[in-house]
Amino acid sequence: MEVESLAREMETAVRVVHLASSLCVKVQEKLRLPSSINGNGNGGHVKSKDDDSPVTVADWGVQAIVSWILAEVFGTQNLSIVAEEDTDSLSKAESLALLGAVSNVVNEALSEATKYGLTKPDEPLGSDDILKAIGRCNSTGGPKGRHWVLDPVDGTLGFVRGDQYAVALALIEDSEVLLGVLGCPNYPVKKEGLSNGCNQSGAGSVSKGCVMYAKRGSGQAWMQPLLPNGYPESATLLKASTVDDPVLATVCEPVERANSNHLFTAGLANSMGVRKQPMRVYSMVKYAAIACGDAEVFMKFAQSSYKEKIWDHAAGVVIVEEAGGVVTDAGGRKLNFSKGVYLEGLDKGIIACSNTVLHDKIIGAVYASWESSSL
Ligand SMILES: Nc1ncnc2c1ncn2[C@@H]1O[C@H](COP(=O)(O)O)[C@@H](OP(=O)(O)O)[C@H]1O
Ligand SMILES: [Mg+2]
Repeated sequence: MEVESLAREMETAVRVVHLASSLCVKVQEKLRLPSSINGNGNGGHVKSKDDDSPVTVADWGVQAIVSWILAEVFGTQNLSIVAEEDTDSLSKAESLALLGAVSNVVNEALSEATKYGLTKPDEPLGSDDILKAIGRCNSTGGPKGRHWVLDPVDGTLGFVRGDQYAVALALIEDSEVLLGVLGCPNYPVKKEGLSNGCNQSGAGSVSKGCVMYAKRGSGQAWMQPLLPNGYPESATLLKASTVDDPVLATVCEPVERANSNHLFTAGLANSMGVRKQPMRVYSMVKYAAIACGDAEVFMKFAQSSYKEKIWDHAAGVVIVEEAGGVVTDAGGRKLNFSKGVYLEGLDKGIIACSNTVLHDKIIGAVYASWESSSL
């Protein structure tokens, strides 16, 4: 497929995800401080949403800076951003302290924007600017036109637990995911990987944090190290694993039982001859693990009543596919990004694989196992 250059879009997206990832690193460090230093244990940085899932100043902070930068670079006219957070709880009168905390992290991050080759505001953003930037991301997407899709902190539970999480930004045009960028600030990257692709094994030290990105149709997915203070000079090519024997395959899946049926995936893996224990990881880092060759399979089978959101998959799908992998629902169909916020019509679950051989085996195994499952 011919994809227009999108060079400016890609460059902006990669740079802003670096900046956003550095914001998250700082907030996560604060969350890990002992409660004696941090007041009530999280310094008021973590709140519960209506569904009881956590939301933090990092979620709102990242959404604000990504929205602000995209608006600066591409203008607000026709700017459609579909993103996870809204301003409902943040704009309440009793949330002044929380809004102040968000404002602090946003302005701290934006003051560093030039280190990432991005424009910084002439003066610190006020609360109204920040609410406006967050609130602007209320697009519901759709089949036509261009939509940015953002999960500011994917795997917020992992984030508050000091574990893995991701910043995910994608660009969808006419229902197709054209660009994907994943910031994985806690992902362990083998040092060899920074010069040869992170699937190289062998002795060597491990560094923490990377940003992965890919453009549809390029046949290439890239990884950069996440630096503590600025934009890196280099990027290395990613390559998904060529392992096609289930005995040697690593399967990853959500940590939380509530998010995927561990019993069903264990039965599936067993029926295919998978021997290794599953690698349970929060967030879209699972897509990153497939793209860089650290794992071969990612499976997610949520409860049938749960509707998957596009921001939890868009960036990961294009990165895995351009790294040589394949992503479909459990019926073998491409994920459908044309229906707005949700991945409508999803057949049973999501299966991402490093290659088609393994993928075909899993799809076959799903149907054999499904009848006897309790999903
Ligand atoms: N009941 C449920 N079933 C499946 N997925 C769910 C879920 N509740 C939340 N999720 C999604 O699972 C994501 C976390 O992924 P994982 O379980 O792979 O770590 C959450 O992203 P957020 O953390 O951004 O809200 C959320 O979108
Ligand atoms: Mg998410």
